[in-house]
Amino acid sequence: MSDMGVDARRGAVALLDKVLGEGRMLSDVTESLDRLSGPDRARAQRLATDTLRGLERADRLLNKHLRKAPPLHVRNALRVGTVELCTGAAAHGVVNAMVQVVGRHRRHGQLKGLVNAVLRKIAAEGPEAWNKLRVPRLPKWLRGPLTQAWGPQAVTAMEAAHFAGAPLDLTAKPGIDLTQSLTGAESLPTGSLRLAQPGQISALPGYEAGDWWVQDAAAALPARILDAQPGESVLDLCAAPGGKTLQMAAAGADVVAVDISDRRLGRLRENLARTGLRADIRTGDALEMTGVYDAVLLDAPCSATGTIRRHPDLPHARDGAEICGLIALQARMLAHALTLLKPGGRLVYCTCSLLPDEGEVQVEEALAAHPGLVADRAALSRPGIDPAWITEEGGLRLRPDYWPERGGMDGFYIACLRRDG
Ligand SMILES: C[S@@+](CC[C@H](N)C(=O)[O-])C[C@H]1O[C@@H](n2cnc3c(N)ncnc32)[C@H](O)[C@@H]1O
Repeated sequence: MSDMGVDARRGAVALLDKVLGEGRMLSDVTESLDRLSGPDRARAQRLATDTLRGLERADRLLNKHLRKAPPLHVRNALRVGTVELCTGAAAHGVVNAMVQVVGRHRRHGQLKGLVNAVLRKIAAEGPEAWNKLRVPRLPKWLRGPLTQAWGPQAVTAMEAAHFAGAPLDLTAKPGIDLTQSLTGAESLPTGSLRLAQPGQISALPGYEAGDWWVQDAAAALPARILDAQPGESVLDLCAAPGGKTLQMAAAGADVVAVDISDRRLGRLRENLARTGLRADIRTGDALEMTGVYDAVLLDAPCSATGTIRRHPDLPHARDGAEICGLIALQARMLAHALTLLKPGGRLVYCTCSLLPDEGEVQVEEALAAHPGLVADRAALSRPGIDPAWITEEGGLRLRPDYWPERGGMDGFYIACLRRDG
């Protein structure tokens, strides 16, 4: 790490300025770190992510020491410093680095004295106070609908899962046993492998050989439920970055993978090359696809509210305004996807959303609108799936507060639909 951590910390503050000031997602603003070395870039991202997870606690501690609101950039520097100080970093290094980050800022340099004074107070009192503060809550735009859907206790448990963050899950190619090479990895009942402390992903055994890919255990279930067979034609609508395409290609299916974003498909191309798997990749609009297939997987664009453990920027960068448009798009995509099935074919509909309007309700409405369409409950009976997760209309509801003793899972909704005849 260069410059006693100043570069990485400045990078973290720049990321927070964009997420909290401009409402942008972390994944869309990483170009602001382009000038950093690899390790500094990784550290900046980790610091920004940790700070977003602990933002409410950091603000509660800071507000005791701030008589008037500082500019956002300075507040973000104080937030990064506070989270570091309260989670075990050495006080001297954090305070000095944050004073330099603010001191070198063109407009706010004169506030470095404030940063020094406030962070010294936090260093003295913060670490003890930190753990007594409540688990950070979701913002109202999301907390309200989730409480209505799942109840207050469940939402509190989800918030605890979000605050805890996510382990790293891997999906292995069929026939490859990773338990020998990845020491300390836990085999999950649904077939994924979990690493609590993964370190650098590309340095893990089997990465170069393409033996596995990164995929949350919940995200691996839609393709397991679709259960593609060798030689079957499968259309993966909304495929990028492509974890599910890889699973279906590895099962031997002929996969057509479609996504509107060529940039996101780039990741799929890289993963196909690394794993030596094949798929027919097409950049385009799912709503314009034609043809008929044995099976279709529709992983529709959604609020992504099931992925907050890994994307703590989401509740802060978004305000829910886009959800109505997404619900309408999902309904159109589902109706169109059904036209692409061979008679007797199956469609797996899924979203990484915690909102029933993007899952349960979509499937209920599709079942009501399409005579002959049925929810295939038998397809959900797979290893590791708790029958309590199966919903009234015959889908599968996954939540971040499930498997608490194992480290949780992403929130997802999955249903397998079949058309008779
Ligand atoms: C939830 S992500 C898909 C994740 C992917 N299935 C996987 O397993 O890695 C949703 C995707 O939908 C794509 N998308 C959004 N609108 C689309 C459209 N009209 N046609 C095709 N893809 C679309 C986005 O670019 C995004 O990659």
